[in-house]
Amino acid sequence: MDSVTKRYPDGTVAVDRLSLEIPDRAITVLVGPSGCGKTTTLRMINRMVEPSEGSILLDGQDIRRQPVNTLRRSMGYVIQNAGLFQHRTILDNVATVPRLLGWSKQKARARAAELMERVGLDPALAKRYPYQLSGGQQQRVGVARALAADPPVLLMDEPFSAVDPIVRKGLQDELLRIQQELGKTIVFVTHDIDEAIKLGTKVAVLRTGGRLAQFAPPAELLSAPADSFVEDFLGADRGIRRLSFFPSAGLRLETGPVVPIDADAERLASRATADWLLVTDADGRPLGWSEPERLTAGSVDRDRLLPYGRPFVPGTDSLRAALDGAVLSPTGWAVAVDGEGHAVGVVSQQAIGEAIRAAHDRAAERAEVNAG
Ligand SMILES: Nc1ncnc2c1ncn2[C@@H]1O[C@H](COP(=O)(O)OP(=O)(O)OP(=O)(O)O)[C@@H](O)[C@H]1O
Repeated sequence: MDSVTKRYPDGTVAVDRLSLEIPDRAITVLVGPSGCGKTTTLRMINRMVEPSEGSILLDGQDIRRQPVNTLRRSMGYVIQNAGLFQHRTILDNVATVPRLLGWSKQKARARAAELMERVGLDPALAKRYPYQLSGGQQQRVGVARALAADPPVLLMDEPFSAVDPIVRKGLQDELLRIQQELGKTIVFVTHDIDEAIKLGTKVAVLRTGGRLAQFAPPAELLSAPADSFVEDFLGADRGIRRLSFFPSAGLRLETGPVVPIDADAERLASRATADWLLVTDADGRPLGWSEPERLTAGSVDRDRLLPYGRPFVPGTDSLRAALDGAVLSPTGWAVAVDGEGHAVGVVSQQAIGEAIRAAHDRAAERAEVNAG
């Protein structure tokens, strides 16, 4: 988008000289307070709204140079409440665009069935009508329908705003998975900054009057908000939230304090100087914490073990998850597990603190290199 302005006939300037280079095969989120011009911006991309000034290029071509129908076919469009056709079955809703493109009924329906599966919808829902689905299911149908003709671009306008937080999280996770699998170029509008940070490869923060406040990857927004508007919009706990972008893979795990419930007396004695021991079952899954002197070989009282909090998976989870595990643990040590839930070590709050400082230093160095 090159210096795009939209002035509505009544004089309202909804978007003001907006320039954005939207990356290919990534999720770009437009976020900002109500009325800041997000929807107007999105609709200018598929020409539901025409800019007053400036130009929009798609793969280097001015979008005004191709017929509007051709343009829209290359762009799936998903809106809040899904906007499904109420008198058509779910399968036929999803098959709408392929049918418009002249596919046979059979081929269009086969494609629709495939997409229902891709967005996590039970095939048994295919014959139902939209009113017979939950809000979250309808939203999935909306995504499937937008993907049906395999458009390279997806435009999504607050698609998950009308569902409860748990369903919303599921839809967000699904979108990230679909994006990874299909590599679509997605432009996603939301007023929810947490959603923007979770989904965005890059996030454009707009301020009222349709002006761009900052356009950056989420980790950079959190570490270096451009001004007080962006900082206020990001809200509290910026530092903690930023830890989600730091991997936990490099944490120094200690295995010494991990002992199986059937450990013999000799093994327990060798661990007697530790502050805390993490007791696991015979398979290596954590059971709880104990002070070493409370443990006697062969007769561990499981009820007297302290809860071990929320374990994290090194390499998969972030430093935020590791810190959370340590903060929730009564011993101040976080428990690390593998993908199957077997304990692979423990790590102290202090070690996590050191890893956080090191990650900050590395990020600052990278930012310096990029700036230089
Ligand atoms: N057809 C129109 N005619 C006049 N003004 C309009 C029109 N459509 C939108 N506006 C105004 O343009 C501004 C931007 O609206 P837009 O819907 O793009 O904002 P938004 O950021 O998507 O808002 P929200 O988060 O509340 O949906 C608002 O002040 C709105 O009132």
